[in-house]
This record gives sequence, structure tokens and C-alpha cells, in this order.
Amino acid sequence: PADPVPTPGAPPPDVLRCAYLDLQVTDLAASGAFYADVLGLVVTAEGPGWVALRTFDEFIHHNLLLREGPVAATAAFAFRVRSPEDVDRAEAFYRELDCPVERRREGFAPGVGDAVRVQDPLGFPYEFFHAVEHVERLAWAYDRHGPGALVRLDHFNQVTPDVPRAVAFMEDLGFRVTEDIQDTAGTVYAAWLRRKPTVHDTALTGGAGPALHHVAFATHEKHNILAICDRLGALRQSDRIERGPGRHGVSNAFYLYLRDPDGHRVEIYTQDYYTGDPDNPVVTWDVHDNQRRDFWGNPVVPSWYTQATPVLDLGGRPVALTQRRDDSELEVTIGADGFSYTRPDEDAPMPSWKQGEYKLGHQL
Ligand SMILES: O=C1C=CC(S(=O)(=O)O)=CC1(O)O
Ligand SMILES: [Fe+2]
Repeated sequence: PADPVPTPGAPPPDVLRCAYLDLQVTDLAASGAFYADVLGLVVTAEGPGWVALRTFDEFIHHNLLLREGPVAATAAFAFRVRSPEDVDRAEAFYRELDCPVERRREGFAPGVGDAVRVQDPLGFPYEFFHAVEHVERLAWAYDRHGPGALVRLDHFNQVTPDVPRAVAFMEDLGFRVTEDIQDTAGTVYAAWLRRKPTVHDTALTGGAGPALHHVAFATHEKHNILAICDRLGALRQSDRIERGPGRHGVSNAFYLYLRDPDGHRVEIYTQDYYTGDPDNPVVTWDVHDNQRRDFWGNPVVPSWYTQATPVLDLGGRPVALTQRRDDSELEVTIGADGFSYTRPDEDAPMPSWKQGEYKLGHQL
């Protein structure tokens, strides 16, 4: 396994929250139609080769920046920091780690000011900014909300091969774990980490990385998620639906996963729980608990484990993937569901009609 990332002597920036995703797409018209026309994100601004979109409760310029490019990939996971001085702190923190760092006083994105972009020790492109243009907060503009209105950017989800190594680094950055998935041997399959007082601003999913697993937007209510499913059905775009709707075990949120025109995964998410107290208890799930990822016991479709989209380095080149060495959640659960349980204290196997859900031909 790779050596732990050293802890910088420089203090980390005070990260407020995940703020926007700079997402490269191969067909801006198709992606713009999906995010604006189908999902109803609000277009804040657009220009040659780009469109900036936001959610209804948002007051900063955008939560999603789509840029047309040759490869469908994430150009930056952008976090807002508390003060202009925290952009300086971010620059010093990553320079001490000898990471690729680029500072732009005029910003990297429309509506965003002084910012620093880094390629972090895990290979991910991050941006830290404070200065940003305020735009109209449309929280009360119910005349513009559709039945599936997306109101906030809730989180990112990043694929990385060594979850404990990544968790340790993100904790140095000031994030705190709220939930994780482990097995009795201590293998960590995934972890959820926060800055804002919800379950996460980002999650680390064990797999070949660095890669984008998904970006998640929140709705106010579960019925908004059902409305999105109905809209996709009515538009004959039900093949955008990858997983769900359902109730998560981890996070307790109601969820739906979609795939955009490039295959980027988008989660629609609502009603997780408050985590803001310093002694917020960490929730650890057993990888064989069949209710961990779907609280109703519905299986996770294999593509959810196996597919993710690349990230770019600061020069716009896709970052090569490093394969995971620890056990794979797909391998130890789907197909081997004789080891999964509904009631931990019962030695009863899953009912035969439920065994083998999504068991692939080559699996035992
Ligand atoms: O946001 C999330 C919350 C929970 C889950 S899980 O599928 O319940 O583990 C996945 C997720 O990371 O997308
Ligand atoms: Fe998620």
C-alpha cells in the first residue's frame, strides 16, 4: 500500500462546503438539455462552450459548470472557503505537499474570483475559492420550481483505491467521518466525510481512482424524487435511471441515481440528518449488512460499483487510474450473498428467491 500522505505543518483552509463541480462534457447541447430542461437546474450564465447552472436555494453563481471538451471528465471539485485568507492557506497547504498548484486571482470560472486549483495527493483536482458573485436566490420562486426542483448541491462522491489513506488525508484537510462501511477484518470499503453539518460534502468509494463516482443534488422532499422518475418515464428517458429510487442505509437519505448523456452519475438525494455537534457519533456499517446501501434490502446494480468517470489534471489531461488492492465490495457481496444478512444475529441465509440478485453468470 502507498505511504500515508504526510501531514503538512501549514494549517488547512477553513472549508465551508462543497460548492460547485467543473464538469467536462462531450456534447454541451445534450448535457445542457439534461441538466437544465430535464432536471430543471437554473441557468445562471452561459457562453461559448460553457454553461453555469445552479440549484434553487443557491446564492453563489453556480453549483455546476458544464464545459465542452474532448473527454467526459471532472476538471475540479470546488469547495468554498470561509475567507480570502483561506485561499492563501489552501495554496500553502498543498505547496508544502509538493502538489501541482495554480493560483488565479481572476478565478478559473465565470462568476468566481480569486481561487487556487490543486491536484491533491490522491490525484483529484480541487478548487478552493471565497470570492464569488451573488445571484438571485430562487428559494421562494415557487412559480419556477418544477415538481422535481433541485434545491442544493449536497455532495461529491470520489472513487479512490485506498480509502483509509484517503480518509487520513481528508481529516488533515479538516473533514470528519460521519459514516463508513467496513468488514470484520477491518477492510474499509467507503467513508462519508463532512464540513457542513450534514452527512457529507464528499464520500470516498473504494475502487480504481481517482475518479468521479457522482455528484448529488438535494430536493426538499421524497415526492420530488418520485416526480423526477415520472418525468423521465414520460419523456421516454427512463434509461437515465441507474439505481433507485430507494432509502439509503448509510445517510438515511432517500435517493435516486441517474446517468447523464456522458455517463456521469448524478444522485438526487433528500433528508439525511444533522451532524454538526463535535461529538457526532460515527456510524459504521458491516459490508455484509444487506440494508447498508439500500435500507429496504434492494440490491446495488453492478454498474454502480464498476463504473465511474475520469478526472483531469491541471493541464486538462485525464489522470491515470490506480487499481484498488483491498477487497472489492462488489466481489464480497453481490454473487456471494450467502454472506449477506438482514438480521445480524440470525444465522439464516437470505431467502432463496432473494439469493443471487444481480448474480452475474461468471460469479459463484
Ligand atoms: O450519498 C450517499 C449516501 C449513501 C450511499 S449508500 O449507497 O447507502 O452507501 C451512497 C451515497 O454515497 O451516494
Ligand atoms: Fe451520494
